[in-house]
Amino acid sequence: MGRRAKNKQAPPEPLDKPEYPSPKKLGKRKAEVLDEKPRPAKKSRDATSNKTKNGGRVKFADQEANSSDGWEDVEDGGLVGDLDDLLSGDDDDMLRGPVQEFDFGSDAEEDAPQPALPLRGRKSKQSGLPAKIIPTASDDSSESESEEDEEERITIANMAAKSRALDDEAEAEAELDIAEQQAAAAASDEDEDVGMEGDEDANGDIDAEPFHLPTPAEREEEKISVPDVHTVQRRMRECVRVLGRFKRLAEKGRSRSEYIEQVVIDIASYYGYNEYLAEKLFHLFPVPEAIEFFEANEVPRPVTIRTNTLRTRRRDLAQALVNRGVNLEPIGKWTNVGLQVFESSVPIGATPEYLAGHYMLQAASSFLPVIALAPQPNERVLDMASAPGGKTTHIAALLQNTGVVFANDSNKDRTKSLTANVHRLGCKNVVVCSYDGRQFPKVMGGFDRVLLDAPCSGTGVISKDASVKTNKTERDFTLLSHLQKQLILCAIDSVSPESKTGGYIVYSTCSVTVEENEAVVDYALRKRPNVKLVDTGLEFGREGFTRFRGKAFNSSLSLTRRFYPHVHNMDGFYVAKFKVEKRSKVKKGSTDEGEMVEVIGEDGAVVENKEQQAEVAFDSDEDRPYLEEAKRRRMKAKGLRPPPRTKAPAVSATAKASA
Ligand SMILES: C[S@@+](CC[C@H](N)C(=O)[O-])C[C@H]1O[C@@H](n2cnc3c(N)ncnc32)[C@H](O)[C@@H]1O
Repeated sequence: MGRRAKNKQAPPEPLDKPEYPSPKKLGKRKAEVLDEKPRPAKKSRDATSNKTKNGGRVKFADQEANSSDGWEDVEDGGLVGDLDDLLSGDDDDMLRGPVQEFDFGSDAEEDAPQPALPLRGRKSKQSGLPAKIIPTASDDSSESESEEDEEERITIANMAAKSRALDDEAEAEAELDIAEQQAAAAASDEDEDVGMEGDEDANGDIDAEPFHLPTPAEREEEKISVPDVHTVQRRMRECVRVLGRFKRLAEKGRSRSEYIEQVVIDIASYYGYNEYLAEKLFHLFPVPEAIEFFEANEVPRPVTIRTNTLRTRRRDLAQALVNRGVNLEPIGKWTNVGLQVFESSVPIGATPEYLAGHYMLQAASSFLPVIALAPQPNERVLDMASAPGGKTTHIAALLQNTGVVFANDSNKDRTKSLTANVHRLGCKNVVVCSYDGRQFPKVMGGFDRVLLDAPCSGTGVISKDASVKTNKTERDFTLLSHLQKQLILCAIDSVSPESKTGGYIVYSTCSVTVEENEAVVDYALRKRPNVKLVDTGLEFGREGFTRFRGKAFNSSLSLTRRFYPHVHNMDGFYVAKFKVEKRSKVKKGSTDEGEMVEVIGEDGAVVENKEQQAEVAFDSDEDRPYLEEAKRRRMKAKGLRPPPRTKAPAVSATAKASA
């Protein structure tokens, strides 16, 4: 069916609110959300907005005292100002500030086609309001221009009338609030009743008959007919509901896994995924939340830009764009260079400011790895997989054009756009090169910091590239994970543990699958005993998994961070930061098995134990069983008889434990 759900997702939670919606409520609410209409934002008289000659709005949210948007707790030299502050020069420090990073860039960004612009009138499909990375109080503050004009023209003659009008308005708002509270209370009562007989279905009708989970035979039958979208939608909702209160609501004799199987089939069909990927993504979340995730993938993420501080300051850029009719706001307090574009009467990828390199079109999530990397002036940094350069140019800006950034990408074609961006943004400290990342550190090493923004499946950016839904197979995930493991070891080996200011690696992907993220990081920790995970320094994001579906990872994996579209209103992303401790010195020697390493432990003594030595080299044997298994399944799917399973080669004890 591959039908995209209608956009009825509720706005994401603000970052400073609890991230997890109550699963209890979601069970029904999210299913219902499929039909929910967004409520228009309430107006607020507290709002202040800078009206420009074009009517463009530049509003930096800390204008609103007592706002709940997180802007109010900006400290001196803080990371965010409202537009007033920006325009009046108050955030000079923040923009000049040292290497406090805070800006972002996306993988798709500069390489990607420019957003369909002009953006005039573009609204978030999620909320009916312009999409925001972090909802701010300013969401509620959109006084219309005419109202503002009216307010400006207060005279003695009309003052009394105006005052009465304001009182009426306040009263009406108070009534609205009461109505809202009552509606919320009613909704919550309703949620308590989830699963009761006589429940309403997705269309608001009272269920005529109780939900029946199709039998395997019925399911087969359905496969050859065209499933009805309403049936599928209702069944998803019902399965979620039953799974939420299984003992009470499940049909007699039917197992939990049967319901899960059905909901995965329906998700795949409704949202247009292959079943393999639908299942993989489904298992990342509690059941009701999984639906939220799939829903969020149907909604475009906000258009965001990163100020290039090598060329301009954010407030100057904001003012210049406002003067061109661009409606924008700062992204959030976690970045002092990001701006979110709500609408524009000019193509945002072709303004004079864009062409002059004053900004980069970048997804908000793309800022995160560079913020975590936190490069310091005069450092030597390697960006191992860098094209088209969103993160490279961000690193160059944080280095304030000092030091050097080696921007590598194995794909020569892609280095063209990388080079173009480096020039456009005025980065003078970047060297572009094109090696397979696995050739490092043989090509060069001794870096203060390395960013590995790894090639990945793109399961975090499905809203940008829907082809991921159907074109990613088990084999892709196996091969990618294998490549990522090889690359991460090379990234680690390229860092100098003697670095005075650094000694860090950041590993990131725009994917949400565990085998491309935690499994890779866990592998690196096992293979390189001289590295440890450290805090990413990112203010938000969910903790990485320490166990997942029977697999246990190093407990420090909780220091890594996951970002999700349905939680953070940004692309799905993963960020891990390592510190290289005393590097094990390696001496090459020859053995019958090929190249052997001699490991010198932290105490300076040679590690004699061969098993321990083997741990340090890349262990492709570890992935071999998975590669073979994937090949067998592929052959089976094609109707071929796979060869008998070979005995798995000796895998290290730790590897076995983690498998
Ligand atoms: C996620 S994208 C990088 C995006 C980039 N960091 C940015 O912010 O603009 C991954 C990149 O890895 C590159 N790549 C794939 N395999 C590689 C390898 N073995 N060595 C180096 N780069 C590789 C791809 O060409 C692709 O440009």
